[in-house]
Amino acid sequence: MDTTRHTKLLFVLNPISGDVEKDDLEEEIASLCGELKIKYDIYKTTGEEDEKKVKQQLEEKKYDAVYAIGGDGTVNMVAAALIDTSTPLGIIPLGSGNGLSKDLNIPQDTEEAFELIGRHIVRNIDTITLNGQPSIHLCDFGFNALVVKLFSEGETRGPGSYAWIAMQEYLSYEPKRYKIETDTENFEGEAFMVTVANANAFGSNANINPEGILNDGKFEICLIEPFPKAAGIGILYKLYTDSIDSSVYTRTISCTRATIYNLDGEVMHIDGEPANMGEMVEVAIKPRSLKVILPLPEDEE
Ligand SMILES: Nc1ncnc2c1ncn2[C@@H]1O[C@H](COP(=O)(O)OP(=O)(O)OP(=O)(O)O)[C@@H](O)[C@H]1O
Repeated sequence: MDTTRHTKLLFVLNPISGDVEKDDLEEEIASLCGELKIKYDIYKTTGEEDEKKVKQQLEEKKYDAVYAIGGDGTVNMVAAALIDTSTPLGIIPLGSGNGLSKDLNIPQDTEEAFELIGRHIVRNIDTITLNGQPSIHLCDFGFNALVVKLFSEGETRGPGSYAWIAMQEYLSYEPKRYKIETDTENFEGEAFMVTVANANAFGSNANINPEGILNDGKFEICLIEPFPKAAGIGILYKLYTDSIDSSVYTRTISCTRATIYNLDGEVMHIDGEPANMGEMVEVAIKPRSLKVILPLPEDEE
């Protein structure tokens, strides 16, 4: 466990994430860092070459930690710059879903999340790569990826528009074909969706991988196999009650490497950002490759 006091921070702030107004945040950061005598810089994302620019800034200046202020896409972009370094990632959840921060028990209230700056522990978590591109949270192919794509193309953000798109697409969605080879088990057939899970639940709180552990050196491939449309409500119920593993329509493969053949060229996303990887996707685990800032365990409060 590392509880080192940080004195120089970089905040990477996404001004558009989650449809959340962030005008007051800079004042809040100034006042908090002033109180704690912390020097800091703020990098505001533009949506263009942010990862490259954040990496450049990290090469030019030394920071004790980098806080991503935004949703899972912002967290993924900042994490990509920090994997395999000694600099930890902090998260101030201000996106539409904030899935990784929920899986890490980071407070969803902005002020409480900011309190982590002065009081936290640092732990290592696994990350995964898909054809070399990092994922920290959840990726998938199929129905949810289609919803993510349509959501990202739409003009409104926030959880309401995501749920609306999902409802509109559900009745007409047809399962797609996949071939999956892993170091533990293989699969070939159709699936409604195929999730590659480092973590547990989507930002919507739908828990696709209830048994997943973020630092066990493994990831899971969670399949929802074809099901009658009428079974959808039961599957949804299990997703929201942490019991999807008990559905007869699901299958979970726990492994350390996999090759996924996306035979119908279905859409996919990585940590909530649409991605295009071609038919063959190589997935590998990078055990304990990212340091993250977490709340103190309750017994140490
Ligand atoms: N200034 C900007 N203008 C337009 N788009 C931006 C800007 N800064 C970042 N982006 C885009 O924002 C997306 C990342 O958003 P992020 O995932 O953090 O929030 P979200 O989608 O609202 O939340 P979540 O992923 O939790 O659902 C990326 O696609 C990135 O390119």
